Amino acid sequence: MIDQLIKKIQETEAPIVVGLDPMLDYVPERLKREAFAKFGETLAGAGEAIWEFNRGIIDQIWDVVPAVKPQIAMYEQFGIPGIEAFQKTAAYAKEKGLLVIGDIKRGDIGSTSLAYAVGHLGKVKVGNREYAPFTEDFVTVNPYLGSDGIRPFLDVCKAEKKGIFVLVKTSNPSSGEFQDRQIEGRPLYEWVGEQVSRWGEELMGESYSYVGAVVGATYPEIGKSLRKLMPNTFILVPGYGAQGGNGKDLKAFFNEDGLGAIVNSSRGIIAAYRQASYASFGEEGYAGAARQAALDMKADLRQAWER
Ligand SMILES: O=c1ccn([C@@H]2O[C@H](COP(=O)(O)O)[C@@H](O)[C@H]2O)c(=O)[nH]1
Repeated sequence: MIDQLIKKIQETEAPIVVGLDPMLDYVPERLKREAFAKFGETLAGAGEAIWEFNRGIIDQIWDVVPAVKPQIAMYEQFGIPGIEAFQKTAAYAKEKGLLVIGDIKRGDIGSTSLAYAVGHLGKVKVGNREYAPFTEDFVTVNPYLGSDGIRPFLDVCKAEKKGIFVLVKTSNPSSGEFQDRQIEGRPLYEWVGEQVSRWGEELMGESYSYVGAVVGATYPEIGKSLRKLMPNTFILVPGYGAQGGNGKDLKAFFNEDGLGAIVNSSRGIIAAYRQASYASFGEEGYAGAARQAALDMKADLRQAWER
């Protein structure tokens, strides 16, 4: 899957993942009216509204970016209909040729991690049959339970040729409270990064590993040191746009080959129509605004990855 991701990045010339983090607030009034007319002001109505919202965005961006990253929390808040919207979104994105990174941040004791890995990346057995309940290509994983919490993900990735992105240094303001703690003279994120690189050795694609890392755009200096520490690790970089990260700070996340990183923007793209610079699209043009925002991000990132 990492090789497919790289191929799509090269085809689109856009190391960009569009974060599908829909809030009901972002959904245009007309879409909400139609969804509520069918299902009432219910969880099912909300699920329908966010699914239709996502479909509109996917229709506008599938040919300009390689991947989408649905954030499962945004769907889980609407219960079962939200989860259905998550899966419908992932399946539709794949139908349109996009790769799907499920931002699920899972990780637990081994047996529980196995269930997460099987459910999201693999196949679950029911009697004599096997089902792939969710259809992501990659998921995000929390490493803080240690290797036995990661091992099941590695095994399923090997069997299914899928990938994971392990949290190494997150983009949020207080990520340093634990992640920057010095242990034997080095920050914890470096210990984790080193281990991610080691896990990745057993799951190599052509030049990068199926085991990637999450490193926030909001910490470019740390991005630089982690880039050196994990040369074959693909980095998923959240924190661009709404959290303050921008193209000129991101050069160090990329390798000399112009590859090695994919940058996420969620609110900055899917809610672009609410920003002054895209206001001319209006609420009805929300998906067109998302396309333009993705193209503008591509131009902004060019300075980071083009050599
Ligand atoms: O360190 C991290 C890890 C994950 N995220 C997720 O990425 C998006 C960011 O959304 P924006 O609207 O572009 O800020 C969101 O789903 C986060 O949960 C992150 O921000 N930082």
